[in-house]
Amino acid sequence: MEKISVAVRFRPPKSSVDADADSPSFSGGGAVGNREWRIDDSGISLLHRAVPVPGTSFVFDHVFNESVTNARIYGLLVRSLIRGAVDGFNGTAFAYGQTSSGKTFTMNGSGADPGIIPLAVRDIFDTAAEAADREFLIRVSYMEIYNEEINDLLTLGSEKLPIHESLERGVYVSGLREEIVNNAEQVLQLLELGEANRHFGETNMNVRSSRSHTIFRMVIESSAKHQTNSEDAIRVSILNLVDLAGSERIAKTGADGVRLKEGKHINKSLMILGNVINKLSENGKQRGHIPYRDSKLTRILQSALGGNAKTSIICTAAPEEIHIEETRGTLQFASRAKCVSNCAQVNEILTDAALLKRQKLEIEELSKKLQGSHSEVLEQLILKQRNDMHKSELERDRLAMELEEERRLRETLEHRLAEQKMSQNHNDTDISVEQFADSSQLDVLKTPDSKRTPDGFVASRSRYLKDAEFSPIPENLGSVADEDLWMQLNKGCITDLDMLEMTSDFKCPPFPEDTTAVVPLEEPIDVRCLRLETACSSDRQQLEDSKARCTTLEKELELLKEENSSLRQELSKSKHDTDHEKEGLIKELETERSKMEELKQDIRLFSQAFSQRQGHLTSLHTKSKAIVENCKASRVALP
Ligand SMILES: Nc1ncnc2c1ncn2[C@@H]1O[C@H](COP(=O)(O)OP(=O)(O)OP(=O)(O)O)[C@@H](O)[C@H]1O
Repeated sequence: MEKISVAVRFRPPKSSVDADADSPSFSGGGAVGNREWRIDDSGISLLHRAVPVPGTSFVFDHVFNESVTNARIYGLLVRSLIRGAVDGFNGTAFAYGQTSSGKTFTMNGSGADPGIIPLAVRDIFDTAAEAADREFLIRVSYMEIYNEEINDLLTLGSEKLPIHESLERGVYVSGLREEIVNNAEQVLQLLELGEANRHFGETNMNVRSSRSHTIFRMVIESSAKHQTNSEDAIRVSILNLVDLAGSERIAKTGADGVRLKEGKHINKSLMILGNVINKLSENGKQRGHIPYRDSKLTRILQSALGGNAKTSIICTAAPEEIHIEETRGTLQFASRAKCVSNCAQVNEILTDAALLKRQKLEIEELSKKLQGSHSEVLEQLILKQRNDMHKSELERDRLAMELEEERRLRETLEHRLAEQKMSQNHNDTDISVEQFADSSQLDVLKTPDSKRTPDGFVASRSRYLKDAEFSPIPENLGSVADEDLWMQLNKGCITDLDMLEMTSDFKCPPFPEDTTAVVPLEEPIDVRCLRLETACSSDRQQLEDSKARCTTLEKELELLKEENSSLRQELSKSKHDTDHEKEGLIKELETERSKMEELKQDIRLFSQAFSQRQGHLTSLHTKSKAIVENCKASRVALP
């Protein structure tokens, strides 16, 4: 197990990056204001008037200030990945950070300071050339995920590409062009072609903002030049160099129309990435299901996130005071990523194993022909059962969340009922606004932009989260336009994004009119009692409904659990059957082989006997010929 390497890089303040920048967004940038970041070796902390702010100190593998070059970052974080990739280890490096923080600059670089991708490309060919005893086959591809669709950047007018999964290849993008390359120049030309096809757009934050996540991929295959024994292996490794799109606050980017739609997709997929990292950073037992399938990005990068790969993350950040909250979010993401471990292994295909594999395939193909594609059907069955199992797991989680919501709702209602009973007991006193004034303490979950309604009964509203303004959870995750939620996720307010997705389907039953909210002072006591009783009975009814629903959901959950376990059993049985069948076929093959060896041996013995007999016949023939010649001669000698 090996931890992911994580570094943070601050770009130069905007005024020095772009001398023309006069946008008010950056006017308070750098150390001009009260707060600033202080870098201390590999640590970083936020200072307020030169005093560290509690909870804002972080330590990473490296923290770079504005003066660092791409070459230095490459040397410290990526070179080892390249060496590993040439030796057969999968590797992934990606840049993560808010919009306009320097991700593309880090990955692509400039003429004077080439970025990680061009440096890596040259290094791969140089390193491969040093391994004089091996020969290499290198292929490259370049794709982008734009609005949650995959485009091939090396093919003009590419169609949206699907992701497939097979037992042989794992997760792969079907139909992606892979170009065989022989030198760095050829790769850089392909990169240029890809860059021209990539989606960029102008926002208030960045004149050339990446609107998609890009994945530049090199597949490196190598084998020993002179294979001397059957242990020689073919190594195949995949190197991903990823430039993520940046999280953005719509208020700052000013995005609308197409840009807004792009921004929503970008933020959503980054939230999912954050969620995957959060779950991976939890320790083993609590970890549970990792939702790689929630986005194309996490699915494609699955092996880089907690899997068979060496991974480095460069988190880019803006130094300006106005971006402190976003930078803090990035640092929180980075510190969780620091806890994720990968398990990289050399990807070797032993030549013997490859032979055996091919034979297995041939046998499978023959048996398919003979048995009406039996093994293919089994394989598909396994995949289908896996999918079914995954679906039922999701469904089970969803139901569990719904159940939890129902429980919470029931508790709220019970609480409310108790309150109403209490207020009935005190019907000689009117409810005062002051009694509820303290309720603001309950508003811990409100969004940063929420506003208090003046003089309202904040207690009842915030307790039941009736007011949309105070609801921390958006109705539909897809419409999360700015990164408030992303920030909350990073701050740990929301720890489980699945919960958010589940809430989108959940419809909370409408609350009855809050009859306690505004109480006319002159209302007679008996009228008030009647009104409270009505409210009470309606609440009781809701409580009953909620209990009934709770029971139904519990039953459904039980059923799903049973279904899940029977699917698991079926799956393991099918696996067992397939393995058994394969073993049988391999044995048959072995028997056929030994029969063939015996036959060869027979043929050899037969041909030896045949040639002996032939020799014998030849000498007999010679002798007979000599006798005949003698006879002929003696007949001539007679008178
Ligand atoms: N370290 C740096 N040195 C000099 N200029 C930089 C540096 N980092 C970023 N810049 C400049 O800042 C601007 C924004 O950078 P860049 O486009 O790389 O950001 P980004 O994070 O990729 O943004 P987005 O997510 O919107 O695509 C560019 O003009 C870039 O050249």
